[in-house]
Amino acid sequence: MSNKLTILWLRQDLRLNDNSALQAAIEAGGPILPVYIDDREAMGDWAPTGASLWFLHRALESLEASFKKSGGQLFYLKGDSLAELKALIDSSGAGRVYWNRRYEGPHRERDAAIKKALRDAGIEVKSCNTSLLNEPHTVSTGSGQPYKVYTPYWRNVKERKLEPPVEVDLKTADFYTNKSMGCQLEDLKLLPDHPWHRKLEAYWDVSEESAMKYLDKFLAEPVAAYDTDRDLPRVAGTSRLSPYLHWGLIGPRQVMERLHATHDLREQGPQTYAKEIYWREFAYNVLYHFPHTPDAPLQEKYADFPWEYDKSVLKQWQQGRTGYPIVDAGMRELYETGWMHNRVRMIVSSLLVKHLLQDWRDGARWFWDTLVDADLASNTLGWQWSGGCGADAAPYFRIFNPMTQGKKFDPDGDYVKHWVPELKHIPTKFIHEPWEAPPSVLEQAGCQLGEDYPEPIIDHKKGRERALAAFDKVKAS
Ligand SMILES: Cc1cc2nc3c(=O)[nH]c(=O)nc-3n(C[C@H](O)[C@H](O)[C@H](O)COP(=O)(O)OP(=O)(O)OC[C@H]3O[C@@H](n4cnc5c(N)ncnc54)[C@H](O)[C@@H]3O)c2cc1C
Repeated sequence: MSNKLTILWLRQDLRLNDNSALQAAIEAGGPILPVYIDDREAMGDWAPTGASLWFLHRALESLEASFKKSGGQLFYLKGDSLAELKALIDSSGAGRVYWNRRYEGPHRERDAAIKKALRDAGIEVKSCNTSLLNEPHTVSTGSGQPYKVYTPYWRNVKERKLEPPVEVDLKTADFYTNKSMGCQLEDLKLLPDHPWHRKLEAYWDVSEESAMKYLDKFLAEPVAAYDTDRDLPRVAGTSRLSPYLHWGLIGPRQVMERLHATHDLREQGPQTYAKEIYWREFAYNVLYHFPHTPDAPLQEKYADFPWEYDKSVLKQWQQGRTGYPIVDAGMRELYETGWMHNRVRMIVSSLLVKHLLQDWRDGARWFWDTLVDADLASNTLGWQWSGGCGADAAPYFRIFNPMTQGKKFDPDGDYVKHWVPELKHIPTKFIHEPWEAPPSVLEQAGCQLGEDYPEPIIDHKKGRERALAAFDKVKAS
């Protein structure tokens, strides 16, 4: 224990509970200065943007209020992280800087450089884990290689002892305050200029408390049927915790502890839910070991895949006007709420990459702008899975049939009718393939194809054959 001031550098760990670096700072003794530095340049092309920045703004607002309640102050700075930390050390007289680790390539390099520079300057530096159950450098195959397939990864980690959430002793925390230091949250200009983000307000209650509330609500009932309901987009069968996990308003240790406390993990629903939490871990494992994958396929043979790069096709997909109802419903749900159901993410990405032969990176980029849970690890894994070119990916020749997927997972068409109101009077029999409906049925439903709702952007059979031909070329090369 010493009276030196500790800077607590917050990034994707925007919570007070179960925050390892915060507790370490409390235990170190002396006042704590929590700071968020807006350093989007450091992330280059993959800096947070769009919907994700809106979520970040709200998360910081809420965290600021939580610190205030505990007698603390959350400081904001903007600029290069090292330069800002050094200036802050000079102006506050801090002797320590603590943070929770990040795993994306640009962050790891930057954090290592900052650690060295600060230590060279005589500052005590400590980094902790608060966002994963098992950090990537702690998991490898028997021959010391990183896992590229989920099931053996899961087998390796599933029996490992889970760390409990860190008890943060806020009562003994002493906070540094200084009203004239740093800038205001508004000065970071995280909220997009486009008024689009205002819609998001209706769908998300952004705070550490609401994350816990959502978890409890999910564990009280939906988790029991998660194994089946998680595939039905019109059923509230998933936890919707992804943006909270991404920005660290809740951590996986907290989720797993509550899951174990309330359920027997031998039961199908809770076990499948735990496995999804480990899919997130697996995504971080892949990104950590293969940091180039947001921009290049893990499987190198796909590097020169003959994509079509058609801007008008990409736009129709983005706008939810492909003529495939389940796809359009998903794309509109995304633009309206900043979130899309996982099953539908798989369907829309498959259509873009396979039927439409558009580069998976263009799809990933659109998701990056529009998802509140945009996450470099999970987004990259998801898109490379759909593109058949990543870790544990769906083989390229396995091509989702959007009609079959729609009928299976949205059997009454409720999801489609909700998000694509042009189709709301189409009988269920035709809801996933309105072009099969006789003209009289379409007329009665008040829906003229090509006018009120588009014809399919590509014929399913043609799209499938074209995708397979492109794949054959890659296989042959
Ligand atoms: C093309 C594509 C892109 C995706 N992009 C993202 C993304 O940017 N950010 C993101 O968090 N997830 C992404 N996913 C994974 C998944 O769709 C979301 O995590 C999930 O829909 C979030 O909803 P939920 O919180 O209700 O999930 P739940 O079903 O309640 O699952 C609980 C948690 O487990 C994790 N999880 C669940 N499924 C997956 C998965 N397949 N991969 C990794 N983690 C998972 C998430 O953290 C999730 O919050 C993507 C999937 C695909 C197919």
